Amino acid sequence: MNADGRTRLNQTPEWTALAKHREEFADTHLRDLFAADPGRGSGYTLQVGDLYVDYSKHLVTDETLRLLRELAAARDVFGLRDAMFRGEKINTTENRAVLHTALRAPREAVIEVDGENVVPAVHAVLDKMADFAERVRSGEWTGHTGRRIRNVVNVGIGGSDLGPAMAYEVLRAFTDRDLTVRFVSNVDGADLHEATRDLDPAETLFIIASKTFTTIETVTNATSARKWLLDALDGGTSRSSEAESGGTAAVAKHFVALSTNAEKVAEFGIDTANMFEFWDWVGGRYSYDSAIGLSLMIAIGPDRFREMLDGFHLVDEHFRTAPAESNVPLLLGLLGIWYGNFLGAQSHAVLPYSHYLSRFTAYLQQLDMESNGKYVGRDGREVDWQTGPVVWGTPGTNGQHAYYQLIHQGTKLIPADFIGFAEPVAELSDELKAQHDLLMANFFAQTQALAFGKTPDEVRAEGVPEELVAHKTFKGDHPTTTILARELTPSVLGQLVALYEHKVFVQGAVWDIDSFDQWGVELGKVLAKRVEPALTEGAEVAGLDASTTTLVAKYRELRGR
Ligand SMILES: O=P(O)(O)OC[C@H]1O[C@](O)(CO)[C@@H](O)[C@@H]1O
Repeated sequence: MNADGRTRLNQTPEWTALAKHREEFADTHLRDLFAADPGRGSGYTLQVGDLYVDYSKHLVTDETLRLLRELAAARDVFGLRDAMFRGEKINTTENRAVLHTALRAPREAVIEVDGENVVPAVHAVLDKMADFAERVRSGEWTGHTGRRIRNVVNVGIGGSDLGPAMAYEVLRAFTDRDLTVRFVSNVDGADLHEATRDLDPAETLFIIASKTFTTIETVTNATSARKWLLDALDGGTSRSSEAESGGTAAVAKHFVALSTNAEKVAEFGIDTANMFEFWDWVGGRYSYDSAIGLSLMIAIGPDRFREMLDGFHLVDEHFRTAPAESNVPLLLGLLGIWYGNFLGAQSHAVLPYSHYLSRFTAYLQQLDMESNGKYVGRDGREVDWQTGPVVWGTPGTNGQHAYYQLIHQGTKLIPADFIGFAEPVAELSDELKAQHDLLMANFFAQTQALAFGKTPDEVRAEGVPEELVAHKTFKGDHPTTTILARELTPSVLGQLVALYEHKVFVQGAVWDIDSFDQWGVELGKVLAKRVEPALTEGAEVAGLDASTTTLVAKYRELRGR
């Protein structure tokens, strides 16, 4: 029994039924499943918005799916979903509502937190962002010296970086190509250096993105960016000092903030009139469709940003209303539970066949792993079942020439999502568009090879010498989901991200963990602050272990300190 009186997940009859089903299922190959059901290729598919989702190449039968849905029902996944959409405080360890869905709700929607409708505030910020974005795009907003803004540098980390950075890459073909947009996240000074070395400060706008405005990496980079700017624009006068820089005209024209913390923003010296607000009910990793998306909105324009929000909303509504049998986020979440909890998979690969999605998996890593990488349940007790997988992957064809060997012939079960598009991006030349069929031929061929492999007899029939037959045999039976859309648009991006957000939600709900806190990242932050004086001043730091003490001494020696 959980401390909250609920039956432990792995003691429920639904869990036991799945474990038993798994035993019966042990020797079934994907080849058998397709042989037994000629309609599987079209039958095991769902459509949500523009996304065609093929789950036929999964190690599941109708019975498996029924049992998984029963598990979800027993854990009241839809009950928690409804509580989330209603604005209840389902992030219990932080006592917060979880309302990223309100960020893309239509103007007329009513969603209350503590009795207050939050939708008008969401749209007020979107309107303010749109106004600002248009002024930057049109050249009406100028820098301190009157020059047009040509460079936008977003300074943030984690959820305040990965979302806009990913989406900017995804939607590059929709961006204003005359604007340079860059993202700085790493506290390694090299990041800011490389992002700014060829930029003219007079034409550069810094967007300081931090929910808390206390994140050390972001505040450090923002402080250095301010110095870089003021040194150039003010000729390095004393106005660039911490005390006097607040409120300078140059900062006002070159720095804006995206945050929930007006006090800290003002303390940094940014006029709060140039702050774009969001709220504590938006988790960092769920925030790029909030003010955190300002850099993206400047790049693609407010209309396309709104198209993206509509895409999110479409999938929100699907998740909220579709029955369990056709609910795509529920299905994807449950498939992950089948592999992670019953078939021993430790990781999940996301393999986009689109160059533009090159940062998509990095974004999903935070979304999934910061949400569900937890061993403590909602009731405060340690769970004794597997939770979130390691999420990894890069664009598909590159991966084929790197790590696909292990997926095909290694010893690990790695379920994978293949994401592809029927149309190449419109602005490509005809010659480059012609390459698209080859890209997609790889896309389809890989999931086929992973599922069905190649038997020893098929290898022999090709005349392969006997001593190489085993090496050239592919067992197959590797599960994949195929997600196919006609083209990559802002709306489709919103649909994809919402799909994964809700998939992660489903899994956290079944595993009985709070997917919306992130206590696990706190320890490292605290320790870094403690260790720093040891590096800089050689200060004695209490509580350092023997290994770290030696490493710090070595570091100081190498730096000649
Ligand atoms: O936006 P902030 O407050 O600077 O936080 C950045 C990131 O830091 C974390 O708290 C931890 O990495 C993330 O959850 C968050 O996205």
